[in-house]
Amino acid sequence: MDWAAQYRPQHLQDIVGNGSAIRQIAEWGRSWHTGVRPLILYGKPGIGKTTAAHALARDMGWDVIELNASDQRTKGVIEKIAGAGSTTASLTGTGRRLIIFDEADNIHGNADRGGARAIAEVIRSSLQPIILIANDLYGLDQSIRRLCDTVQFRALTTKTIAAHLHYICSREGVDCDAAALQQIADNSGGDMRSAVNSLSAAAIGTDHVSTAEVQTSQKDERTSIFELIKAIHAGADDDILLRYAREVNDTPDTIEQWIEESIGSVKDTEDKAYAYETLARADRFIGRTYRRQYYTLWKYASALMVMGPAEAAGGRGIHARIMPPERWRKMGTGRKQKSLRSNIMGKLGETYHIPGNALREDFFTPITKLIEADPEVYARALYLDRDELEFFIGDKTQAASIAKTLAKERREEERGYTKKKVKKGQKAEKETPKKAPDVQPTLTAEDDPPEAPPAQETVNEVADPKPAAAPEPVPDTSQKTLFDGF
Ligand SMILES: Nc1ncnc2c1ncn2[C@@H]1O[C@H](COP(=O)(O)OP(=O)(O)OP(=O)(O)O)[C@@H](O)[C@H]1O
Repeated sequence: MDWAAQYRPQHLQDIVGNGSAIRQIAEWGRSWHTGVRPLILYGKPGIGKTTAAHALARDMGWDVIELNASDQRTKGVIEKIAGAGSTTASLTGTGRRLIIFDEADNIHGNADRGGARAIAEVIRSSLQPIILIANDLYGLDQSIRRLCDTVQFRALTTKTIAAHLHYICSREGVDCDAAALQQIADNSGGDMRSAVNSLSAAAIGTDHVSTAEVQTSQKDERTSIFELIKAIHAGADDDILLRYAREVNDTPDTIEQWIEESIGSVKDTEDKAYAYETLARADRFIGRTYRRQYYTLWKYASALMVMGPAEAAGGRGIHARIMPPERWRKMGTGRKQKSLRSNIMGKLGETYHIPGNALREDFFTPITKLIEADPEVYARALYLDRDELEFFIGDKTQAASIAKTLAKERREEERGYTKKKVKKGQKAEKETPKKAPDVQPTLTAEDDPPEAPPAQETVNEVADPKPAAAPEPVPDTSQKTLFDGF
């Protein structure tokens, strides 16, 4: 059993932290009678809400009926299970039964259509105590919220978490450095479940946990997508799959695409269809998550996308290389092609002064024909690079060889041009002293003023210490035609 389940507090008094919330729940339970408003326990995950509801039932000797989000919480199901349970006597006859609606902030969409109304109805007519559990109080339907009292659970302090981890270590006979426990507690974000899981990961195969083990295990904890896919196909237990899905450092939509890719290796058509069907359902949850910005739904998406395909794969393992989704490659190629095409259009339009539409509709084919007929000439004239040329001629090798020739040509041209530039610069430097005497001497008081001031141009030329710049090549502004290349 994993440590989080093993060390789940059984009684209210064993729950650490959130003292006032626990007192409020205990008091509510003690004084409960028909007609008392239900409680909504809300707060972030892993801090003891569900544990508290069950511990209360145990302390009070009540049976429990629990409906969580993985149950199809349609109106019919709620009325059948919770409704009947809430208005009849308990299994043990006289006792009470606590009705727990876990993840009550997730009653949306088709499966839960009418669910919120049904829960409100159950609350109104219930003869039994009811507790609802939610992460987000305002994710609960208003019609339900109005009928309940609320109990807030706060994130646990690192001190509380570290102390509880210390208790678990002592029960497990694991020697743990205080600094290591502190580190786990700090990283848990107030979530006890995550802290306990981190501790159990760090303690695997050792009876001494130091910060080194914590760091290594926290690195290892980031399950890779490959491990998740392997586990799905190997038929790992649901809780392991869910943990892996949580730990993989990708969003559920990305994980879903990896899983989709791996489904190709499921041989049986019916199994494959089932796997795709569960992925499609997961996809709907992902869509809702983004539409509503309600990230709790991610949990359901993750559960569906790992558990469905795992069932379909039937533990037969994956006998193919785990590959990134094919559609990513296609999308990448598509994007590249699109940007290539738009670059080419831009070049052609600018060079030949043809508007985009006309280019696409009337000129593109003839231009392609011309380029195919003499690729090198056009590649030179249009400065086409290898990919652009390949786009026209569809021959990778030829495009590469032409591009290489042209690149060489350009390098040589540049070298020649630089040489010319340097020569010219040297010439200019040599010539300068000749002109310099005209204006160069610094005037002193004794010198006769020059008869006439030197022309401004000459003064500037001499005052500028830089060698005369080589003339910039005059851009060819004349309009090009399609046949300029020849
Ligand atoms: N306050 C706590 N004291 C001791 N253990 C706790 C506490 N909170 C959480 N845990 C540990 O974490 C596990 C999960 O807690 P629980 O299911 O109650 O969290 P939750 O708040 O209901 O989370 P969720 O919203 O995800 O359902 C428990 O089994 C227990 O091991």
